[in-house]
Amino acid sequence: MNTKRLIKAVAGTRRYIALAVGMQVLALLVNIGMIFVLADFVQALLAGRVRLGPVVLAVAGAFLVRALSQYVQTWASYRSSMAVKQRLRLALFDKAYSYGVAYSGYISPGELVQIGVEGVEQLDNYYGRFLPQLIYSLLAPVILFVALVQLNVQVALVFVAFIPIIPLAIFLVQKLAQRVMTNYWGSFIGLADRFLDNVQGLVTLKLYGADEARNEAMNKEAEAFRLATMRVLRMQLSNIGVMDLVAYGGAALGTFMAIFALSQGALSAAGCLAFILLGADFFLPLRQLGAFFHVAMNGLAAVDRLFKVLDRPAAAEAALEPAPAGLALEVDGVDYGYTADVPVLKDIHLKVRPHELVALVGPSGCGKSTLAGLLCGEYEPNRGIIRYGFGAGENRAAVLAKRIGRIDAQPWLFNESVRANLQMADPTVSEAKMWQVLEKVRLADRLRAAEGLDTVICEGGGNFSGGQRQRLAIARLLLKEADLYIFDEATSNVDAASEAVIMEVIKDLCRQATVVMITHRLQLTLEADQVVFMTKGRIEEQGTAEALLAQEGAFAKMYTEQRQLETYGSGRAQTRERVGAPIPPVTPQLADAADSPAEAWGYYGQLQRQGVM
Ligand SMILES: Nc1ncnc2c1ncn2[C@@H]1O[C@H](COP(=O)(O)OP(=O)(O)OP(=O)(O)O)[C@@H](O)[C@H]1O
Repeated sequence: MNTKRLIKAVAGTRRYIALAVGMQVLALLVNIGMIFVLADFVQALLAGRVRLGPVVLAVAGAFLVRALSQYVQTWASYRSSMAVKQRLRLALFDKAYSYGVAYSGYISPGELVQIGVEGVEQLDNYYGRFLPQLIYSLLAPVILFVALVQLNVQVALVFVAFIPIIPLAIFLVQKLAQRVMTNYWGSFIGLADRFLDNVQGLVTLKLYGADEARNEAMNKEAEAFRLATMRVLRMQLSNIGVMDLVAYGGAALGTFMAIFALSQGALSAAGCLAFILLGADFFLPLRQLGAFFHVAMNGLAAVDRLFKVLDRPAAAEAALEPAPAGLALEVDGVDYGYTADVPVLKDIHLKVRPHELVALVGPSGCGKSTLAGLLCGEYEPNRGIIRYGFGAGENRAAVLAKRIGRIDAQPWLFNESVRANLQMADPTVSEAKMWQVLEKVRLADRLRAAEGLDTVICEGGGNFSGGQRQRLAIARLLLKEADLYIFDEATSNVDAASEAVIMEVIKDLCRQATVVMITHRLQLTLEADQVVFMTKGRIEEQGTAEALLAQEGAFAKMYTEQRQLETYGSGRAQTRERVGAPIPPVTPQLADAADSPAEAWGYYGQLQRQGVM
């Protein structure tokens, strides 16, 4: 049960809760003392004796002690709820981090934000108010009973008899409330998820004129959330009414019994007054508990969700296996599907040597990005294994996050300075190193013309062009100094100049690391040491671009078709007659040496190996 788990979570904050309860008990004892003195004063007054001194002293003393106790109580409640909130938030984010880059597959970002912020905030009431009040409301009736039973047993028993009705009412409401609160939180998180999605896609919604329809749909969801909130409030208010009836009804009956005992001579006037004045204190702690309970229920429902997240299975924790000697990476018989019934990758075998540039290509949807995700540890193979040259490690997700650098077509730049964005990769990086990578991606001049490293990147990188954004993200990637870099369509949205810069960086990177490059631009595979051509989740062809083109299979066909389109698009109509044959980059050497495209490819390969091209 979550309540038990929550109480366990307060282990480190028990002293604050004990202090808060201790202060409440002290205030009660002082109150009892004051009322007894007051009752004696009235009794003496009735007997014609006036002794004002003790009364004034008792009232002043009680006032001071109660003020002090209230202050300490508030402080202790604050400290205990702060400590618990911090602990639960850390647990939640540790859980999310433990999934590494795959976290959103386990916890949606909307859920993480709602539970981590609003949900945990709600626990304030549970720890800061409800828990101390729960303990106090169990102690207070016992203390009062012990104090009042000496005056009259029957009347004291009447007060006590009413006490269990309030917790019973609370228990019944808890049963009822659970469903209402679960609905409330379900509706809240659903709305938050949708809101985040719509805000992120606002430009798209505007472009398609779909914002009004979305607005309507959100309004409907917001209305459902309002109704869920109203149900919660209705339940809370009606329950407070029931508890008031029991509390004040009990106090009234106790008072009636005390007066009756006085009339029968079974109770002194002072005793009767003490019963009347302290009667409310029998019920008020429980009544207060009931009021806190409703607010705490909100926190409990949030915590239900929090524990559900914390209980989600940990990311598969297989130790990293080292790749065989001489290999930077080995994918051995890997199968993968996002769902059990739809296989996406089938029997993938791949060997990559250190410092190799591997081009992963194939038609859209063939599984290239999925394979990249598997290499990064974003997903786990259903079958087979991936071995890394950087060997074994304790925490697979953490090792992979540290040793692999990945970039896709739309990397995220933060709305901060260029410096802050670059420092994300290495907080200790020197200015000189930052400028060095910026030079490498040809952004140094552009930034010097602005405010250098302090140039602020607007939201979504709006003050940079698409190619510049991509190059800036690549500069950040370079600072990461990983062992394996994955470029997933990193050049797909950029101009030719940026593409050339990025390719230069990639080739340069191969001196220090291994690079897997996913691309649709088959022309770029000419730069790769190994081309892996995939179709429908399988590796269909594998080898150098030159060898694959020479074998005139599926890769060569796709390459040729793409080149045709490119040359057609650039108006080079004269090359159209060469349709059907692979077209290597035209250079003076090739133009002179080759009579046919196939022959040109042979020469191209030779020249590349000799370092001429
Ligand atoms: N998160 C996901 N959940 C379920 N199916 C997915 C998911 N991501 C991709 N797929 C499916 O897996 C298959 C392979 O997708 P993947 O993105 O790996 O292909 P790709 O070769 O990278 O495609 P593209 O070149 O268009 O980016 C596709 O059929 C795709 O619909």
